Amino acid sequence: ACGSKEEAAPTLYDRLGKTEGIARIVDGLVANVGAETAVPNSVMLRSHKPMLDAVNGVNGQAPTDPTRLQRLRNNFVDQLGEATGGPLTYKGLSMLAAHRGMAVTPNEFSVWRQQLEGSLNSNNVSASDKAELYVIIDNMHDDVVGH
Ligand code: HEM
Repeated sequence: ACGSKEEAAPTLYDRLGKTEGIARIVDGLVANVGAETAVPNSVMLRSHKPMLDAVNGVNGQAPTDPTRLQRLRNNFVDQLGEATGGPLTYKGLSMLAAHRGMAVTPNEFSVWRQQLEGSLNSNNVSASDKAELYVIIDNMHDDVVGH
């Protein structure tokens, strides 16, 4: 019936393809960030090096924290799944705590956001859904940058 829960307008979470769609977007972002950290003069290598070293190991040493990237990825899926109106629950650190000590610069944020844009485009997210997601993302800018 009109107004029943079944007929409620789809949330951004629904339109992004629910958990599966959000996971694809996050996996694309992770892949794009990983690729960017491998180019000469990478902008994001500086901030990501501690995590990459922990996951990959340094100088042939065993990784010290092999699942660290996987945990970040899963937390990011939960964070977006919650922030877009879905049933997921973010259990990670606050954005301020997660990025404290990294001194992320505005340019690093901008390049990170371009990697997200690439993933949203490869996943055929519409312009209006992208705009809605960027409101959520850009609201976190001041907690991520400059600490
Ligand atoms: C609004 C934009 C961003 C969001 C929503 C976001 C989200 C997250 C989340 C959910 C975590 C994991 C927290 C946890 O596991 O408790 C995290 C950690 C991290 N983020 Fe971001 N992030 C953003 C921007 C950036 C930028 C711009 C950079 C650097 C260029 C960055 C680099 C990192 C790194 C290196 C970690 C820590 C990984 C580790 O040491 O385990 N993030 N971020």
